[in-house]
Amino acid sequence: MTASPAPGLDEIVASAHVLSLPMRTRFRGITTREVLVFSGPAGWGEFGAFPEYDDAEASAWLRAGIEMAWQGAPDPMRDHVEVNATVPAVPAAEVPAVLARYPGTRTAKVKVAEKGQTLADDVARVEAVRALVPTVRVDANGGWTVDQAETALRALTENGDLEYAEQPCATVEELAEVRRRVRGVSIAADESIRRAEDPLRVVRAGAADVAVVKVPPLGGVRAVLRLAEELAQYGVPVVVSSALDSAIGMSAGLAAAAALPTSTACGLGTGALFVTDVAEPRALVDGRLRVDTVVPDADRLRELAAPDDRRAWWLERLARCHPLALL
Ligand SMILES: O=C(O)CCC(=O)C1=CC=C[C@@H](O)[C@@H]1C(=O)O
Ligand SMILES: [Mg+2]
Repeated sequence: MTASPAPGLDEIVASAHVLSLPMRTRFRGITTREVLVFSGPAGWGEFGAFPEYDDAEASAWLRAGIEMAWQGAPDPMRDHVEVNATVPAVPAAEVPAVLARYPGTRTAKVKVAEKGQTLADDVARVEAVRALVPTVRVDANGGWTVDQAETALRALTENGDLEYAEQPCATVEELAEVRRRVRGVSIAADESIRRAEDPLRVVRAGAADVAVVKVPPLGGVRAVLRLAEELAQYGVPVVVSSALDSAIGMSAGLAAAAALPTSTACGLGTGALFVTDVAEPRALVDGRLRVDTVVPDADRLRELAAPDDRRAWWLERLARCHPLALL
């Protein structure tokens, strides 16, 4: 598809909807996900940078949304992608109900190191997942010190393997140290890639075995594909994951996963965390999602409309980020 010229702010605002999506369970500290969606000549795009992000960081998310709406997705190599179940930091007893929303998935990513919880909570949750799903990853969102990570990863691998531990600690140096100390567990970088000035630094520092890549913070599908090529030169595979996107934003993650030379279980099943989405939820069949784009449902756009003050907040943010996104 030929790219259309970059849109003016007024063109984006003309079709913009600010939505407030209720979530089934608290995830990364929120129970409502706000996003701004808009349409262009190639389809729908999403601007959903988390509210606490500053404009410089948020503008990459807008660039990704504009890419999908004005340029569309690159050619896919496959029409379905495998996803992992995403298990929030719930009590172990709730694990079966969470996993029931991910029929056929053979990999689960389990949140650990949640503030206010203990290592015993993490171990119990991971064991409950292991009883039902063969391959388990954990994500600590940088919540451990190096010593805590070492203790936790040993405890979490006492009764079974972990495919990898995602962002066990906050800094690149800490990740490298954990990787040295805990030889049996692969280390994946997430925040050290999506929130870094230089996403390759973590790999050059020998601090990651796997790279978790998300389309919105990296500025688009094509940017993710370019980064994946560079990472491949270091022998580091990527796992495409969502940024807690609505069904519209998820189209971009699916497009990236579909355009990569190889694809392992992606973190793109987070639509299951929403009570309602902007379109009919994509069906998860045998642990796989179909690669497609969606058009939002008019009734849902009305029902999910954010309150006026939040709409105003997002439109002001859009206006500030627009010139930065087009740089
Ligand atoms: O990777 C997945 O299974 C789902 C996506 C996911 O976990 C995340 C999405 C958005 C924000 C993040 O806090 C979180 C992550 O840290 O990977
Ligand atoms: Mg993560």
